[in-house]
Amino acid sequence: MNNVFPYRLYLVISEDACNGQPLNKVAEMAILGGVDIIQLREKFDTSEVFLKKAMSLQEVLYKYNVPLIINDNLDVARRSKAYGIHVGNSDLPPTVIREGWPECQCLGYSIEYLKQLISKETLVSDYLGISPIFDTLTKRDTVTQWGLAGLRQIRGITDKPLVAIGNMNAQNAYDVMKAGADCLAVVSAICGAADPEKAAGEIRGNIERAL
Ligand SMILES: Cc1ncc(COP(=O)(O)OP(=O)(O)O)c(N)n1
Ligand SMILES: Cc1ncsc1CCOP(=O)(O)O
Ligand SMILES: [Mg+2]
Repeated sequence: MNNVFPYRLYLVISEDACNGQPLNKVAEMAILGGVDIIQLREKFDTSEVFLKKAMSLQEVLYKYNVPLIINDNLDVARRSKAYGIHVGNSDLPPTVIREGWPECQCLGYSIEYLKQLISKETLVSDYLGISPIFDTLTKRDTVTQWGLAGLRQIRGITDKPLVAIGNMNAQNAYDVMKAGADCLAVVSAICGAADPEKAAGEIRGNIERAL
């Protein structure tokens, strides 16, 4: 629990988001550009298909020593020997994940309401996904956008590693880091880019500039 979280650029990937480019290829290019942790987020696959994709992606990630996080699905996370899992308010709570998967090395939890910060779910989590910083077409069932002011407020309340998600890109990366994020999580600005390596490299460069 509460492991170190040294990651700065977090790719959240799905086959749909890759616009016809092979998922493993996009992941590899993104790693070459500077992504250092990857979440596989497949909202519509059966567990069987999700697991196959996770195992296949693991072959790429092992090569680069990049950790795999599985979105929502504890069974897939365990069976693919993932590094960890990310859950939100509609998923199994972090305390239940800890009981069901004691070997989990990285547990991420989405923050949509300030009152979550003083909960036992936050306490047992390794990082917090601040969700969303800005509205995004990639996820429409969000509560409200935190904005930079909301991120600054959360930074003042908790020492947990903060992962900013929601419309993160090369243009806002510097400001979001300066507002208190430890890491940026990105879907479309990398998965949907014509050159995912270049896109990841630009975002990573602006993150490093803010450190
Ligand atoms: C890094 C990161 N932060 C937040 C989320 C959102 O998780 P959740 O609220 O459970 O929503 P879904 O992704 O399951 O639709 C995330 N996935 N990753
Ligand atoms: C999974 C998720 N959780 C909060 S916003 C979001 C989607 C982020 O996608 P994008 O980087 O394309 O805005
Ligand atoms: Mg979820």
